[in-house]
Amino acid sequence: MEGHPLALHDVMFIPALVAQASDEQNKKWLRRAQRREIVGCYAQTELGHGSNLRKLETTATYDVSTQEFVLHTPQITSLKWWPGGLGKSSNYAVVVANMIVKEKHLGPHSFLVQLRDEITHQSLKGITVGDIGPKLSFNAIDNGFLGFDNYRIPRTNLLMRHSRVEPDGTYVKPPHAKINYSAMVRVRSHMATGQGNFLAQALTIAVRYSTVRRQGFIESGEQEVKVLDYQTQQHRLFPSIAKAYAFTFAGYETIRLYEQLLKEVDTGNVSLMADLHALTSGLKSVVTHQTAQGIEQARMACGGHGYSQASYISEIFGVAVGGCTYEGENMVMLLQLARYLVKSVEQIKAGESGKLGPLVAYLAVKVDGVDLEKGVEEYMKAFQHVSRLQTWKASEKFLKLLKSGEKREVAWNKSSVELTRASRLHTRLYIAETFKRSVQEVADPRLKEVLTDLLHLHVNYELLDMATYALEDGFLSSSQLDYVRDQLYFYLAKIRPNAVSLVDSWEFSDMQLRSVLGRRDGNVYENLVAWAKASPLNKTDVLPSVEKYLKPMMNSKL
Ligand SMILES: CC(C)(COP(=O)(O)OP(=O)(O)OC[C@H]1O[C@@H](n2cnc3c(N)ncnc32)[C@H](O)[C@@H]1OP(=O)(O)O)[C@@H](O)C(=O)NCCC(=O)NCCSC(=O)/C=C/CC(=O)O
Ligand SMILES: Cc1cc2nc3c(=O)[nH]c(=O)nc-3n(C[C@H](O)[C@H](O)[C@H](O)COP(=O)(O)OP(=O)(O)OC[C@H]3O[C@@H](n4cnc5c(N)ncnc54)[C@H](O)[C@@H]3O)c2cc1C
Repeated sequence: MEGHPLALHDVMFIPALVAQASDEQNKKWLRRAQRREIVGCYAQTELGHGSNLRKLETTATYDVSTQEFVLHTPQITSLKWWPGGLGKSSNYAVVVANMIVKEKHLGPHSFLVQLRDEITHQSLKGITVGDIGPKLSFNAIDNGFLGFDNYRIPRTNLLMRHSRVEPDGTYVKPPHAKINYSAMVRVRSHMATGQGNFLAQALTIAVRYSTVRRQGFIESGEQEVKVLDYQTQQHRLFPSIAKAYAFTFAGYETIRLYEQLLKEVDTGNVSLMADLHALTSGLKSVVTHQTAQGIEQARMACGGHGYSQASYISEIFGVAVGGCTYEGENMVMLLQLARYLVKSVEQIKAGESGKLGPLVAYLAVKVDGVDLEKGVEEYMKAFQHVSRLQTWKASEKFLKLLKSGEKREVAWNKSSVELTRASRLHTRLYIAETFKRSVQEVADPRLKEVLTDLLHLHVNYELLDMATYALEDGFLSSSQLDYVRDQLYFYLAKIRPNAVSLVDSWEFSDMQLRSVLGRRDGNVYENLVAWAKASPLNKTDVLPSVEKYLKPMMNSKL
């Protein structure tokens, strides 16, 4: 859970080679990387810049006389900073640098760069590399820094699947300006399943513990109740169980789309890139945020013992919450999706609704009202309505500011909170729709029934959470919202008997969970005592600090 020093080798280094190196280059590098003869990372972010890639300061200047690129970090803010596995483990990196050819700045490009000697592992001359120090979590990963002092690499180390620099310095442009960002899009495509998995781990711990923990009474009786029987506990945990499933289903879809994109890009078709970039930007942001919230609720649902490291939920939280920042800071990514949404509104206004992609076609179709009692499809229409309402509202605000003479960037900034709201609602619609489609496809009727209960819980919980938007224009009445509330409580109770099976079905082993509270055998109390006794402070009855500090203090006559 604390991460692995080679994680980025698999998560980004190899995928970057697969997506961006030419077949010829990969004959040399990919097999070696796959066999782990070389260990790599993805070095893009710098001390001074992470979000705004156009301002990366590391340069790769082409020297036509030697046919080499000269890598250089001209100032302290240019140091690569954060890449996982960079500090100590990797001997190679995919380095993203601003490429300069014939004095022309051609923007961020990826290069394969050797950092350390393959035998001695010592850093090479011209390279400064090290670890950036402890972090909130992920402390088994050596996130690192990296500087270049006019460090030379062969021209052929520019990853040349999509763009090239010929020996004479002729630049051959890629088919899409942002194709070099594909390693990030890949990880974002995988993040929904990864985060769903973190949420699932925390919920497994909290739900299992909630059936062991007895505290208080619902009705007066002999035995105190299992805390999972409290409606508030169910409300804290069950909607997140639904989300963990929903994120996983949404993630399967984005992974499939990324694989499709890779194939299409190889045939020169880059039409899916904008759609997938927008989709994954929104999805990574909503999923990481809701996952962090869900894990924190799971920790609180375990009361005092949740705060102990014995619960292990704090570590899961620390790792998962990193996802709100890495692979694109959440606000920045929500605003990327917002660009796509605003463009879609502009297309509709221009009478070009027919050109809209399938995920945004609903923005052009007004719905007057819904009959929620008819089922999930009506909920989807309500989700579409609130997303459309907010997308139009935010877009109109931006367009009005533009019309009033504000500069585009200023108008954008002044509309940005509203725009991020639109992006979240659009993404929550997407998650609900993929959840619905995935449940519809389940063949086993008993499994389908349980997952359908989760889906119902999800759509009621989500709609209630978005209620302000739906009430704003009178789309939903307060009696409809009462119905949604009743449904929510109905499904909490209905799911209760299946709650443990739902979390057990994720099949985390005790070794994976590392939680005293979440043990499969439920033997929590004996093991908490054993865990506490094993604490380093309990190795001796009297600590050296007693002689050193306590006694002088206790004996002092002051
Ligand atoms: C914020 C970004 C996307 C802005 O990029 P920039 O080049 O500055 O974009 P422009 O403003 O020039 O143009 C925007 C334009 O480009 C489209 N676009 C951007 N990205 C893509 C893409 N990947 N695919 C397709 N299209 C793309 C965008 O839609 C706009 O189109 P318009 O038609 O509206 O003009 C960029 O700076 C960015 O991605 N920033 C985030 C940086 C980031 O994610 N870093 C991750 C580093 S690796 C990491 O964190 C690893 C973590 C460890 C782990 O994963 O375990
Ligand atoms: C655990 C972890 C692992 C990482 N691993 C890697 C790795 O392997 N390789 C790598 O290259 N990098 C890695 N990173 C770096 C990561 O990708 C960046 O930190 C991330 O992209 C955010 O960029 P930043 O740090 O520059 O944040 P900043 O952009 O400085 O964000 C600060 C604040 O400014 C806001 N902001 C910035 N720009 C805008 C804007 N245009 N509009 C509105 N608000 C804005 C943000 O929303 C945020 O609130 C890792 C980071 C972490 C935490």
